[in-house]
Amino acid sequence: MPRYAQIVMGPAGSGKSTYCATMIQHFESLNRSVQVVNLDPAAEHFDYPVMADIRELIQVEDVMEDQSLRFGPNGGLVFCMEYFANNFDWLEEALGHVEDDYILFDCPGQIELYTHLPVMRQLVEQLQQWEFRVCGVFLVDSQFMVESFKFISGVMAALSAMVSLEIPQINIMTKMDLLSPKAKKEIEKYLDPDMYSMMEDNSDTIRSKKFKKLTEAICELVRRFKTSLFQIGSEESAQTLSCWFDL
Ligand SMILES: Nc1nc2c(ncn2[C@@H]2O[C@H](COP(=O)(O)OP(=O)(O)OP(=O)(O)O)[C@@H](O)[C@H]2O)c(=O)[nH]1
Repeated sequence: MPRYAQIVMGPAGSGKSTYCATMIQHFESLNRSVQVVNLDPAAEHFDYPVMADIRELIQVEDVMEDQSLRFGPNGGLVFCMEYFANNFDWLEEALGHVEDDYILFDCPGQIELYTHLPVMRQLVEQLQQWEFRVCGVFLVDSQFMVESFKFISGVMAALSAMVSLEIPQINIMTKMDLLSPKAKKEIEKYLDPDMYSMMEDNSDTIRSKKFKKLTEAICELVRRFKTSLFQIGSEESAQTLSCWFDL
């Protein structure tokens, strides 16, 4: 029997831990079991029980205190994640060999982990070797997506994770309850967005001609990327992308 994993990603404070806590409640109401693994070596507290916690292996605080390393918080986190990647046997032991498991991996918010550092991809590959079916869940705070250029920036961050991890991915806008009624109405169009009309709507916000040109160029790039995903047969990824960005 395969096991299932969600890699829960997104910028700091986007709602990853809240998502995991909510999923636990949701699974409980369905009478199904789900477990959470904390992969943030700098986490302070969370409102759910964890089956494994990376802080048992390594903590950012300890790394920062090491006088021979002299890392700050971000360098310390990268060091911890690389140490984790070199010690996957710790995770294997913590996960055990129960079949039909459903596990959420609550990840750190540093975007570099999903853009150019290899550790998250190594984690995905390792989980796949252990017969997990893995999908990505990328969260972005909806308050930062009400204007079109911010939306595009969120899309680019999600896209970086999709490109580097190569797994099916669901992108989620969080904290919708904090939006004003006007912003809620505004954001509805992002659920089925037509980029070019969005840019027309926001032509007052984007004053600089150069910035507008750059935004258009990025949109064109995303559109081409989506087309090439379909061409190379990665339909799942292309469809995920089109959920957010129907070009
Ligand atoms: N109103 C509201 N608040 C939310 C929601 N999701 C998260 N929050 C709040 O946003 C803050 C950050 O949420 P977390 O779940 O800790 O975010 P995170 O992505 O795990 O944060 P880091 O681990 O620091 O990267 C907390 O105060 C949450 O209570 C939401 O849907 N609605």
